[in-house]
Amino acid sequence: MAPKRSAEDGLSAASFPSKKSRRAGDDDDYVEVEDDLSYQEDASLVPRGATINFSALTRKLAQTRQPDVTNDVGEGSSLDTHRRQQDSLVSHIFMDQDFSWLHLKPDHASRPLWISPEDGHIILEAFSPIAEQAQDFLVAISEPVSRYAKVPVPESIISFIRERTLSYGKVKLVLKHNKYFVESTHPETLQTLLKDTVIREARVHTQVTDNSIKAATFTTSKAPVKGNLIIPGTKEADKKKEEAAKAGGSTDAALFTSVVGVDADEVDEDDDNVHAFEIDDAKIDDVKKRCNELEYPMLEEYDFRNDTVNANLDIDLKPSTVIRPYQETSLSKMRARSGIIVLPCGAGKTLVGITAACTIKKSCLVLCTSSVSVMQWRQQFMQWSNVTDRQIAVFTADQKEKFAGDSGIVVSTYSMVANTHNRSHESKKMMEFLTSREWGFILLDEVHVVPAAMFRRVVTTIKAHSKLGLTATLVREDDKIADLNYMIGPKLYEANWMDLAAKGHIANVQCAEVWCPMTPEFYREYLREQSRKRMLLYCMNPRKFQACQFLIKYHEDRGDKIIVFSDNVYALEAYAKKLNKLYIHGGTGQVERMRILQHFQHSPAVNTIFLSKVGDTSIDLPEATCLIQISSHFGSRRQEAQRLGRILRAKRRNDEGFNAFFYSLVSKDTQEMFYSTKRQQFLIDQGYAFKVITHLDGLEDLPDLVYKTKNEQIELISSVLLANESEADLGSDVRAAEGDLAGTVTSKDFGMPGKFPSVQRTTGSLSALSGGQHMSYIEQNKSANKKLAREQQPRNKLFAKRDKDKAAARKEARAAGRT
Ligand SMILES: Nc1ncnc2c1ncn2[C@@H]1O[C@H](COP(=O)(O)OP(=O)(O)OP(=O)(O)O)[C@@H](O)[C@H]1O
Repeated sequence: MAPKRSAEDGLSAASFPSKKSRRAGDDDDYVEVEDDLSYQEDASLVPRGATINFSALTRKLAQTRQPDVTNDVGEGSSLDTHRRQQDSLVSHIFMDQDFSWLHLKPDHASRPLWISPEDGHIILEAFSPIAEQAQDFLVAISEPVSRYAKVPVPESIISFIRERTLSYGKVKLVLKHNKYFVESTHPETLQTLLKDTVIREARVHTQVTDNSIKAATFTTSKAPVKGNLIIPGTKEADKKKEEAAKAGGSTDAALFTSVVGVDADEVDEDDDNVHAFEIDDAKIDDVKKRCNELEYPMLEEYDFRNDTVNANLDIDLKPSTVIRPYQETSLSKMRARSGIIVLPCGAGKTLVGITAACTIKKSCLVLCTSSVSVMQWRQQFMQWSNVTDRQIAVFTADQKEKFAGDSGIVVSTYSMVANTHNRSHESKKMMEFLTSREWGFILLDEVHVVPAAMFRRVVTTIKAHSKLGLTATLVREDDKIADLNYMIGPKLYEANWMDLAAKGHIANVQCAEVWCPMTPEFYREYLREQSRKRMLLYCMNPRKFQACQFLIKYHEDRGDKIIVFSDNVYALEAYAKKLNKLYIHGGTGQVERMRILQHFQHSPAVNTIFLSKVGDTSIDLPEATCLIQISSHFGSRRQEAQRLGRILRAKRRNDEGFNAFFYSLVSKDTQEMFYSTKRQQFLIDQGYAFKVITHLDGLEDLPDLVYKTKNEQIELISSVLLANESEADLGSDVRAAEGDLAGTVTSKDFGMPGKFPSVQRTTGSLSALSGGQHMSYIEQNKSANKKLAREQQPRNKLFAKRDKDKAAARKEARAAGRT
């Protein structure tokens, strides 16, 4: 196909759906188009920046080249000549990003994916009618992608994918009669694994004493056959499946074919014979880790329908329970495999877990991070499923129940199960109950917060056929997140926050960082102070008090319900008392907490409450529509996302034009700005844009503005300086909030200072936020975050080599330029 036509075809396929993109495109300003991607109002239309990035390039290219492109490159010109000519025309604009030399497939208009031959990036066209399915597929990609692209996939990338996936899916970890087996349909793979010392030493020699590694020493059986998994609560989907089955195929297969362009039935099946060797329970974790290192990750699959050893659990979703499409999709990715499902806060992970339990229908152990969550899980099981009181039991410090009958559900905390010291007689008995049986299913809530050592104890003491981890943020500030991959399984599904907001499943949120200048007195003390009191000084900055007061008034007048978060308890009490609002922290008794929360929910007189870290999780307040953060836990991306989660459940989220609001108040030119940028990184990666507000118009005119006079400000600074250094601590309240995970949270987990690039910010205008002209703002440039993300990602060999080649070429060019 002639290159000119290719470029134009690309252009016609790439019609811009977003109003911002269109406007910027008309101005012919490429940089602006890219910046616009961070605007939240467009995010539903452009879920991934790269999509527009490519489209914008194509458009620009077509415009630039149009006059004489046919003469430049005629039919039959060599690719190289063409590329050279292209380079001379447009390369100064696109540098090394010009891919117009790639040939498009004849049916490219109906295919949504591009693959960059330079770095292997897959680019998805979000405007394609099958973009959603393609995205779904990309999230869980584990097969060679050579057949899926719009353009032929470069050889180097094909061989890279082949190399990486050669061993994937060949080895399984299977639990049979309370014993663990490493299984494969490829005996030679088992032999390879047994050459490794760690794996060889973990092997249990049952029937065969011969230590030599021969295929004949493995136990062999027939591979089980799996039919389609039917997820309860999805009547519509089941109907579709039935129709598809009648027509001779499944919906999954149809989807696969539409995105990939290859008939799913063509995919090779392994041979029927399964070979296996047993491994020592205590060494499971080491074997899994070793297999990962050897690039033979062990999949854990449970053929629950053919498990006749473990008693069935007679539970189902209530007929009134209807699961949402993304909940169904996430479960269809699970099938019977172990792994992790990532859904935004408030998107309904609990129901996903419950539906999985109702699908597997075997004994189930649910582990949560606190006893409050234990009670919530139990209550949700009762609400959504027909489980009876006798079938569900709770194991916490206060309650040690067993279920009646052969099968049932136990809900507990990680620490109750992982704790090995000073156990009471009852706890020991309960642990015997848990460890002596085989569990069909173990549900792991909030998997991202659980320390690796605790997980290890759980997975080695509890025998479960399949595991499902649930989380909203697969991030943590220590480097332990990768451990989850081998301890639980791979990420099975991840939903896009922006998509769920666009469909009304979670609220739309406007995010802003409000810069509060320090008063000269506070700043002088801040610079002088070397102790932890520095933190108190930037939290207690009078201008921050004023901004908080202004925003509360502004949003109360709009009819919002506001939660003000402060991790620092000293500041929390000082603010709440000064502004005359109710507050809850770790020291607030249960009765008092309930009373305050009820007032907030039901009384029109209580529209604002102050919460410490205890409110980050497990407090479900669908009334809240505005969040103001006055002090937070250093650079924790996870905490920032969890806090945002408090307003994503806003009851009013489906009201037309409804927005929830999330403000972070930051004292200017202090360490707090540095933490704030780091905290926002996860949400920015999800597509949220943080506007930076530098001025709150009308603040000075607020009646009763607090700390208005110099004297009041000086009084405030005296009290801060008189306060104990320990008032700057967050520790005690953190423990209270973490509940049963007390003592497991480290400073590193909260993103304490480390190497961090400086932030760039650029100016813009604000009218979308709060619908008002009351504030002027600076928009944060995303590049610092992108840079950080790049720095944190270990480079693959393939790309590392390209980087090296590119650097060498650049060096050469520079040298040539000098001579
Ligand atoms: N399919 C559904 N139909 C109706 N309501 C639902 C459905 N799924 C979830 N919900 C409701 O959405 C709310 C949020 O659910 P849930 O508490 O499970 O969220 P979550 O993802 O666990 O959030 P977090 O990470 O913040 O704990 C709950 O009130 C729940 O009842």
